[in-house]
Amino acid sequence: MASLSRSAHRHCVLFITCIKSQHIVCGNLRSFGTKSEPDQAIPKIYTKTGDKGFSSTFTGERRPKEDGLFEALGTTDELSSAIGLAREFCLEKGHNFTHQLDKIQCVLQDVGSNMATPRSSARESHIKKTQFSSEPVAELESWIDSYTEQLPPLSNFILPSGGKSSAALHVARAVCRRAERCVAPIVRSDEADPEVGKYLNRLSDYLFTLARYTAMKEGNTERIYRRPE
Ligand SMILES: Nc1ncnc2c1ncn2[C@@H]1O[C@H](COP(=O)(O)OP(=O)(O)OP(=O)(O)O)[C@@H](O)[C@H]1O
Repeated sequence: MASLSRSAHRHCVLFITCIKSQHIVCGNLRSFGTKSEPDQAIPKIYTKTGDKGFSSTFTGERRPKEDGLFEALGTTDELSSAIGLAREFCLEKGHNFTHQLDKIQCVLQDVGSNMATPRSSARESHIKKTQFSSEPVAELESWIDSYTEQLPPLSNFILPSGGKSSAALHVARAVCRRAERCVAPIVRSDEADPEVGKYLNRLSDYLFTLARYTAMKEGNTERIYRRPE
C-alpha cells in the first residue's frame, strides 16, 4: 500500500490519538504500511501534551484528565484489555467463538470514538465519522440468544468460576459494568449516542452468557452461591 500523504497521515494520527492509546496509534500506522522517509518522521509515541494533567477530545476540547469522559475512555480501554486476556485463554482451549471477541474489541474502539466526540463541540463531519449504529447491539443479542438456547436454565446465583477462560470472561463482564456506569452520564447528557450505552449493557449480558457457555464446553463446574454457615 502506498504510504499516506502528509495530511492524511496527520489526520490519521490526530484521530487515533484522540480516541486510543498512543501504542495503538503506532500499531495502526504500521498496518497502513507507512514508510519512514527522510522527510516524514515517524511520530513519537509521546507528545508530552498531557503532562500538565489535561488531554484532548477528538473535537479539540482540552479537559482535565479526571473528566468523566477520560474515565469512560479509560474504562473502555480496560474492558477491551480484559476481553483480550480472556480471548487468549479461550484460544488456548480451542474455542470457536474467539472471532466474536475480536469483533467486540473493534466495536469498543468505535464506542471510544463516539464518546471522544462530544456532540456539544462536534461538527457534522465529526459526528458522521464517529456514528455508532444499532447493528452491533442486534448482533450481540443474536449471539446471546444462541448460547442461551444451549445452556441449562439458571436456577442459582453462580460465582465467577468454571475454569480460567470462564473466570476471565467474568472479570471482563465486571469491567464492562463499570464502563457502563461511566458512560451512562455521558449518554444521558446527550454527548454520546444512546446506542453506545445499550451496547455496553448488552455486552455484559453477552459476557455472562459466554462465561457459562465456556465452562459448559470445557466440562467445568460453575460454583454456586451458598449462604456461608
Ligand atoms: N489517562 C487517560 N485515561 C483515559 N483516556 C485518556 C487518558 N489520557 C488521555 N486520554 C485520551 O486518550 C487519547 C490518547 O492519549 P494520549 O496518551 O495520547 O494523551 P495525552 O496524555 O494528552 O498525550 P501525551 O501522552 O502525548 O502527553 C487522548 O487524546 C485522550 O482523548
